[in-house]
Amino acid sequence: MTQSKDSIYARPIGAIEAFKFDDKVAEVFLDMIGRSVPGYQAIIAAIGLLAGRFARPDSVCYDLGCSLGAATFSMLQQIEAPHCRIVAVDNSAAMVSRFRERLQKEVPHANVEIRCADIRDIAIENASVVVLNFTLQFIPPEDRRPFLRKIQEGLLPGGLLILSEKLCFDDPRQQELQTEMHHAFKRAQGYSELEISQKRSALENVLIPETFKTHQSRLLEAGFASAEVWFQYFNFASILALK
Ligand SMILES: Nc1ncnc2c1ncn2[C@@H]1O[C@H](C[S@+](CC[C@H]([NH3+])C(=O)[O-])CC(=O)[O-])[C@@H](O)[C@H]1O
Ligand SMILES: O=C(O)C(=O)Cc1ccccc1
Repeated sequence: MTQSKDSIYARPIGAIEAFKFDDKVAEVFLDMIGRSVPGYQAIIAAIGLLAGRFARPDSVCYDLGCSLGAATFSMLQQIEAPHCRIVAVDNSAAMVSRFRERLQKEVPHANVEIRCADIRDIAIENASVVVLNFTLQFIPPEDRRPFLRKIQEGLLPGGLLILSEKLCFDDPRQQELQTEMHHAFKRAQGYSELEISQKRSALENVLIPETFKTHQSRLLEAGFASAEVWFQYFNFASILALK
C-alpha cells in the first residue's frame, strides 16, 4: 500500500476548498492522522483491548467511518470470541479500496466485511462493540441524535460504544488554551504554521466539535446506561458508552 507523508496544505492555496476524504487524503491518511490527533496510536491500541473484552460469540463488531481500517486491524489482533465478525463502513471510495487491498494482503481470511456506504443508512444489528473513532464529528449535528439511537438499539445488552471526538469547551480560556496546545502538538509533529492554518480553514463547517457535556447527555438520552471519558489529550477525547 502506498503511504506517503502529508504535504497537502504545505504550499499556499488561493481558495481553500472544504476538506474531503478523497484520493489525495487517503494516500497520506496514516501520516496525517498520526501527526494531527494527539494520542491516536494509543486509542487504536486500546480499541483492540476493549474489543477483546467486549466482543461476544456470534456477534458483530462495527467500525464506522473506518478509513484505512486501523481500528479493525487492532480489533482483529485481540478478538478471540468464536464466530464474531467485523463490519467496517466508510463512504469514501478512496479509503475503502485502499483498506480492502491492505486487508487482502495482510489478513486474507479475516472475518471482515468492508462496505462503502453512508453509516447513517446501514442497519446495526446484533452488535457487541461499535467503534466511532473520530467519525461522528463529520456527521451533521442534527443527524447525530437519531444515529446514536440506532446504534444503541443495535447493541446487545452490556454492549460497548467507543466514541472518540475532537472536543470544544464552553469556557473561552479553555477553548483557546486547548486549541493552542493542539497546534503546538502539530508543530512538534513537523507541520508548519501555514499547514496548520490552511487545514483549519478547510475543516471549518466540516468537522464540527461539541463539548463532552453535549456528548454525554445525548448518549444518555439515546438510552446508554453511562458514558465516561477514558482518554483525553488536549481537545481530543475518547468516551466509553455502555448499554
Ligand atoms: N456519513 C458517513 N458515512 C460513512 N463514513 C463517513 C461519513 N462521514 C465521514 N465518514 C468517514 O469517516 C472517516 C473519518 S476519519 C476516521 C478515522 C478512523 N476511524 C481511524 O480510526 O483511523 C477521522 C478523521 O479524519 O479525523 C473518513 O474516512 C470519512 O470518509
Ligand atoms: O488536523 C486537525 O486539525 C484535526 O482536527 C484532525 C484531523 C485529522 C485527519 C483528518 C481531519 C482532521
